[in-house]
Amino acid sequence: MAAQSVGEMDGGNFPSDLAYQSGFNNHFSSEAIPGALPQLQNSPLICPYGLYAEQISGTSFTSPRKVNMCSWLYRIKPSVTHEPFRPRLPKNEKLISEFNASNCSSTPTQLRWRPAEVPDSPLDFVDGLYTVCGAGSSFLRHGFAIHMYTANKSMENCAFCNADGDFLIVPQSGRLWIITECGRLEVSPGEIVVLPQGFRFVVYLPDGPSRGYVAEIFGSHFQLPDLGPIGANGLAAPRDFLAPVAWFENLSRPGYTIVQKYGGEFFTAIQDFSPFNVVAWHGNYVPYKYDLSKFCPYNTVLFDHSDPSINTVLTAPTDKPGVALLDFVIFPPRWLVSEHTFRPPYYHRNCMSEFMGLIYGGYEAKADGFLPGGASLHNCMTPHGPDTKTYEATIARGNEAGPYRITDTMAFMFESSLIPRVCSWALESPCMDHDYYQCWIGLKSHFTSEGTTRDMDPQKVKTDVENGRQTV
Ligand SMILES: O=C(O)Cc1cc(O)ccc1O
Ligand SMILES: [Fe+2]
Repeated sequence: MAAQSVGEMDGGNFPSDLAYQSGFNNHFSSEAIPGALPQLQNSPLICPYGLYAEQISGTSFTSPRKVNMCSWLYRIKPSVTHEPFRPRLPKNEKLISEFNASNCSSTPTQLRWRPAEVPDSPLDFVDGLYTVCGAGSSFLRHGFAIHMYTANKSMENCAFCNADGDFLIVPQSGRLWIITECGRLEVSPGEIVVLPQGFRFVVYLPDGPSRGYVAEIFGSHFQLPDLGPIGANGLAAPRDFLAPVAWFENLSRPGYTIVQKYGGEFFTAIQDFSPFNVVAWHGNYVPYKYDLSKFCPYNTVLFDHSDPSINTVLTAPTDKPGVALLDFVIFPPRWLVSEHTFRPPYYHRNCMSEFMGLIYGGYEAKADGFLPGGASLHNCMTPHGPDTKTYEATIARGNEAGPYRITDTMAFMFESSLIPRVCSWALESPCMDHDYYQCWIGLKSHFTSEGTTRDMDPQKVKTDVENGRQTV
């Protein structure tokens, strides 16, 4: 196969018709040269084409079969062929993989951030990453981190490897061209990509300035949620998850750097060849992407508001049944049809902690202030819900709203049973919305011991609006 240089790829050579393999947690097989995959065994004395066999394990060797994850890579040179790892300078001071009172704060207050500007100075995906909040520890293999990134240039002469956990990347602006050891993925805003712990990858930015969100999980992997009474179909279909096909380059690359995130710190190791030298591979431990527009949402069809877990795309479990280390939930375009129901999200306090982002459009609970590329965090038991404007408009619309389609929107939530601490740079960020609490301050009491008041009666509110006595 003709090898393509990374420099050429920067010039726009990532093909628009990239091939993928479909399925979630399948045991895939892929070869860029026919016959490169050993047929009878994983570790032949001599592999086809003189390749090296190398296993990557994403679970302990002895994990039960139904959760066991590993892949076999057949490569031109093994990944061990490099100079020693050294701490990278300058450090990325804004990445954390172990959250404690000495490096970040905990706060029960409602937090919201405006979208961050992509800086003008050159910044690639790896250096553009910054942790917002998280809990637990990558060392103890239990926890998560939520990062965001702003970046404007492709990674050059280096590949990234995260030894700490799996990345679930949600691009909000700008496509990502990602080369992994298993092959290539193009990921656009509206799609997500999962890059499991340990895979080497490089991120190109064909659209220049880019921005997005990353959930990193320590010691767990994403699964499809059980469907329970929903039945065998619905939500994210396994076949819509796309894994790469084998792709390699046989390139000598003097001074090529592997940047390894290990315990939240960067280490670098120099090697003289491209790490994307895997000619064939097989296994179920693979990077994959998913297009959120393929999601088949579920919801109430008569009355009341379903909990957001109804639209879980992926879940990373803990050992406790039904208690997630991290759920990835979306709020996609959909019909709202429930009768005599307050349709926006209810007011609530939750033992789980909720980090939200917005990919495009608006969010049904917030009339203003929650913008694409922005974020909010409502920690364990922190009260939250629709802002005053949303509440008032909902009451004014009344029961006659009829079936209503929410369009052009894609919000999401990373929800965790662990309580995140927040990084100082996130709390001190110029994007922090210090007036967030104001969006609820205007919620007034409508209480009367005599029953429904005039301003709560949808029919009377409608008449008032028509007569100009009240604005909505
Ligand atoms: O707080 C939020 O906006 C997320 C959310 C949405 C919803 O429809 C119900 C509960 C919930 O936490
Ligand atoms: Fe919530």
